Amino acid sequence: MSEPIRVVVTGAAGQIAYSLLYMIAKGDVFGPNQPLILHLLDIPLMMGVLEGVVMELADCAIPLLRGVVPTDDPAVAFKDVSAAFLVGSMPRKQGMERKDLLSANVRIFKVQGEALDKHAKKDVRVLVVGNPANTNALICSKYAPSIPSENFTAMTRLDQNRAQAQIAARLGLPVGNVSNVIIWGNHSSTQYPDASHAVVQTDGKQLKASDAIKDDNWLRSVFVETVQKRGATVIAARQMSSAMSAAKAAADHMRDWFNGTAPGQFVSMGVVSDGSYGTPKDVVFSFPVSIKNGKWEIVQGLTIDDFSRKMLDATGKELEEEKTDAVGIIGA
Ligand SMILES: NC(=O)C1=CN([C@@H]2O[C@H](COP(=O)(O)OP(=O)(O)OC[C@H]3O[C@@H](n4cnc5c(N)ncnc54)[C@H](O)[C@@H]3O)[C@@H](O)[C@H]2O)C=CC1
Ligand SMILES: O=C([O-])CC(=O)C(=O)O
Repeated sequence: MSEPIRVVVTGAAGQIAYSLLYMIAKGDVFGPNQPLILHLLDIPLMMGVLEGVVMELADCAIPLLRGVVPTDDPAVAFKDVSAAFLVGSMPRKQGMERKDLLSANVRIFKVQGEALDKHAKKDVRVLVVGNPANTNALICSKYAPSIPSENFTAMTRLDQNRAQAQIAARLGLPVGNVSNVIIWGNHSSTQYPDASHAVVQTDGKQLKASDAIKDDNWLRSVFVETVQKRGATVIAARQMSSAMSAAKAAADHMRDWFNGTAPGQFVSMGVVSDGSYGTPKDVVFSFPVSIKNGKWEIVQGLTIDDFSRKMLDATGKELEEEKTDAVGIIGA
């Protein structure tokens, strides 16, 4: 067994963390041979609730979990961490867009960027879950200049998982038979779920998802809209935003980042854009990436048709607007 690593989860007394902490502690993310010490950050008001979470983690009796540090102090929470799940922030309510949360949440990511910069390991890998996740991740990275910007990512894995599930359901296949669906752009209703490069395993053969589905109109309309609006649909049903599926997606994202992707497989992550595929630079844009030795690379050379071009441009434009708004809020 290796030495324990330190992993921070913010918003540790909240809904998503309630599912996520168990997955991390039992080895779903860093593997069955990697002991860990969990740092749990929440706000002072939530310290009583957090104490209950700490009790439950102890009561899970998980051998890999070597310590738990509950705190309301970012300096303690981010000290020497190798991985950071930035969940803590306000969720949206019915009728809101995620960008409506910018004024409530973006300052949190400035403060946490500064704390990561001062206290975390320089190779810390950061996943921003709190909405609006892409722009929060960008701001966090800007306030942590001593940590490479490629170490800051935003979560679009839930959208990817939703998209895979929609295609699997349409074809009556197990969800594990669908891969390489792409989420481009913002984790918002302008995101572009793109199945044009997706593949499915069916009857022992690998097929393009579009050849198996044989309905391009569905793939460009119902499929896209269902995935774009899935978060809002869950809120309407549960009166609370997705939590179990968000926790699973956060675990998937970080597991793949640490462990890598299989040859030929790609996954979607919000990363600081280098302008690939004609997207705006210096916004956190979700791309298909492949991951090796802990480093992600944007998958290059995919065909972008006229429909895709329009979708990429629209979501890129929204990200540029969000960035301007965020800078305005922080400067105010
Ligand atoms: N990127 C994605 O795919 C998804 C993102 N989300 C977002 O994740 C965030 C958390 O959602 P839930 O866990 O359901 O919310 P929640 O309200 O149940 O929990 C949030 C927790 O964060 C804490 N918190 C607030 N400010 C904090 C700060 N400065 N430092 C540390 N903790 C702080 C709160 O006290 C609360 O305990 C929301 O912004 C939500 O919109 C949710 C689902 C999917
Ligand atoms: O919709 C929301 O506000 C929560 C979220 O990000 C999602 O479920 O995708």
